[in-house]
Amino acid sequence: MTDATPSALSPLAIDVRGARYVYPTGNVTALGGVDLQVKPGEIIGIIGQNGSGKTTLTKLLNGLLKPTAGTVIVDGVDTAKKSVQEMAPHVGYVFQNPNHQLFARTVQMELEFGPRNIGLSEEEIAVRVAEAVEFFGLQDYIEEHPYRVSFPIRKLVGIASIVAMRPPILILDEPSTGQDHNTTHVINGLMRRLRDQGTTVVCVSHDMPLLADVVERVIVMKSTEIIADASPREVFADKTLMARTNLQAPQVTEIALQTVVPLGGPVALTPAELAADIAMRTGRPAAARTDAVG
Ligand SMILES: Nc1ncnc2c1ncn2[C@@H]1O[C@H](COP(=O)(O)OP(=O)(O)OP(=O)(O)O)[C@@H](O)[C@H]1O
Repeated sequence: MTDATPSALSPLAIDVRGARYVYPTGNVTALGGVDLQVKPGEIIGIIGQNGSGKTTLTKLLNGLLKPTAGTVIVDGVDTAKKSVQEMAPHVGYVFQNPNHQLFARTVQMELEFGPRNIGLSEEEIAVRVAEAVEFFGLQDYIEEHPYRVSFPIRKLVGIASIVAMRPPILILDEPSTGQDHNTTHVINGLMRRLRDQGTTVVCVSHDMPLLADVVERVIVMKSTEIIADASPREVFADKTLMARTNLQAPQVTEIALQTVVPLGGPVALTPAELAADIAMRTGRPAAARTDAVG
């Protein structure tokens, strides 16, 4: 049988219907019947307490886990019928812990592996690797063993090795966890670039400022279910929802909710938005941020 084209099974990038997952070990229900539709080019964030089912949901998306019930169609392909290897050209998956992902002897070999694995020519592999090295700032590490570089750099290598395949759908599990200021900056820039390129991105994260800055839709999970699906502004301004899930909105949003919102002002998601609102009220221009990502 030939591969289904995206339009054959679903025109959506991700089309999850009634997906349940029960881990055989201990018979743990990690997903209790989830529906999720994501259009091509959408950038979504998934948030939720520990153990709410976020990672399990994303592992269903790249075929690492197969649904116990329901269907998971990604890039038009039914993941239940494909191996992880067969899903690789359709969906890239960046593990939360790069130690679960990296295995090559050098950073260069790690970056080459994915593009070679999906059958690209040696010339194209060289282009992809050079681009990844440049974007992620890995010039000083290409000959290093991936386990001999610092954790933040190793994490960037893990992300770069998947991005180098240019999958139409990219899943990032906690990309900014364990990162320093510089590498967080790179990840923020990456999300913006992926958005400009039209890549569909699913980002599981506890990093609310990152999500507030770059995603257009936030999925909230609690106890194996999706309990909210809305814009970051709606989700982060919803104090009841945040309290119910034990999550905290970005500090900027919390400040806006306590100060300018009661006066009829907007809910700020980023420092730049709050600064602009304060500047408008005081009549003083906001100072330019020095750490803004272009
Ligand atoms: N390999 C496994 N075997 C058995 N149960 C598991 C396994 N992995 C996860 N679980 C359980 O499945 C449920 C959902 O876990 P999952 O890792 O998907 O949640 P999560 O929201 O990603 O959590 P975290 O934020 O801590 O990564 C939890 O009850 C967890 O203990």
